[in-house]
Amino acid sequence: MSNYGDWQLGTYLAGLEGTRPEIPMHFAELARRAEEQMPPEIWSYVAGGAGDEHTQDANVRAFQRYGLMPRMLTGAGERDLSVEVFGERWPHPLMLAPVGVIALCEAERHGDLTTARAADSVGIPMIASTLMEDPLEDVAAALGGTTGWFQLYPPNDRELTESLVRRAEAAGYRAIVVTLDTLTLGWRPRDLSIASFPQLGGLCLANYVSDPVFRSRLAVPPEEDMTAATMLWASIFGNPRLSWDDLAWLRSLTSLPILLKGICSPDDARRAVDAGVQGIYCSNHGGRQANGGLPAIDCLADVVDAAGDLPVVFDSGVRSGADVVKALALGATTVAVGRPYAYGLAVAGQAGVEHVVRCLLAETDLIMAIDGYPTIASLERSALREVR
Ligand SMILES: Cc1cc2nc3c(=O)[nH]c(=O)nc-3n(C[C@H](O)[C@H](O)[C@H](O)COP(=O)(O)O)c2cc1C
Ligand SMILES: O=C(O)C(=O)c1ccccc1
Repeated sequence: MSNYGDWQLGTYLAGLEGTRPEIPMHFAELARRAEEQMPPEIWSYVAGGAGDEHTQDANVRAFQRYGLMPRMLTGAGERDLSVEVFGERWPHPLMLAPVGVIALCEAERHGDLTTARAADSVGIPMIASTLMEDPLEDVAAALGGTTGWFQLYPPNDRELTESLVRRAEAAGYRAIVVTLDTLTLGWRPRDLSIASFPQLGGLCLANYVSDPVFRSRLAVPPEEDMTAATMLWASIFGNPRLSWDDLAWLRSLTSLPILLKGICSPDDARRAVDAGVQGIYCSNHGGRQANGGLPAIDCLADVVDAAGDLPVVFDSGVRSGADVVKALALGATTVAVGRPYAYGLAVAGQAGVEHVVRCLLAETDLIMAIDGYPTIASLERSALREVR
């Protein structure tokens, strides 16, 4: 049984003896504090999105159009928020989304390791990005026994793709998340005006420079010529020709479950099922890739219906426990957050990530307690109404 409401009362009210928590409780305040902490170009990279950021904002606002129907006397005094994913039972339906450059949200630039330790400490699975400042093996070790999934940007080099997948499997990651919405980078005016992509400065390329196949493509080792390594990365990262026909090959690389990230269309969800993958990840990359799209939460229900028995992970715009509850009611198996924990890390390191996770879980749990939903299964779609 998970009663995070007790955690909230026990830790914050008793432990802090009536004082206010150091780390902000509201997302807007957390973001403001993160902006103060971070170098401006990193802040704008993390906080920014595609185009005029209309879709990024719409992702967040769209949650307000859904409301949960409260039900009384349903026996929700004790809740069970556990979910089953790929044969594992997790106590909570929350995950840390892959955030390349999470390393840079911390001054020491080891944010991947710090996030992994936080994930382990709160018992929340982490999805480790292809773009990390520490190699995937070290991040897996920092996760201890906690579930890690590896997010793959499949480069336009099959041998390198295979090497990354095999390394992830050997390191103990338990699923591969293939991101399909970033085969080409989006139009991001903030990055074009105030800074460039951190990767182009040679940052967060540890998984490439540590890779034997990547190294074999270079005349000189990255330690001696990082500029050449960075240029090689820039030439192999984009893979816009990847197609559904490549999925059988990707599927053949590993016995781990594969999820496809960036699915918003039910037709694509059906194609994913046909392609033999094990999970679907409904997301629009937090509005960072293509502006002018639908809010991701508005795509979720149809994707869930098309996904059949496959688990569906959701992210994009989740800022509160109320949002987590709504995504679960729309059928998500688990819900992930990106920027919220990046800001937590920037403000207070490992404790900041843990704080963000605990606050999300506490609010999720309390809403379910008050509104009478003792389990995730009890949160049926009919529990949500459109706000008129
Ligand atoms: C700074 C930043 C870097 C990201 N890098 C990756 C990445 O390397 N791989 C990936 O699949 N998604 C990446 N994402 C997208 C997240 O996984 C997730 O889809 C998104 O952040 C969810 O939206 P939210 O930030 O509104 O929670 C990144 C997001 C941010 C903010
Ligand atoms: O910033 C991102 O969202 C992201 O995923 C990415 C991936 C590769 C290069 C640059 C950005």
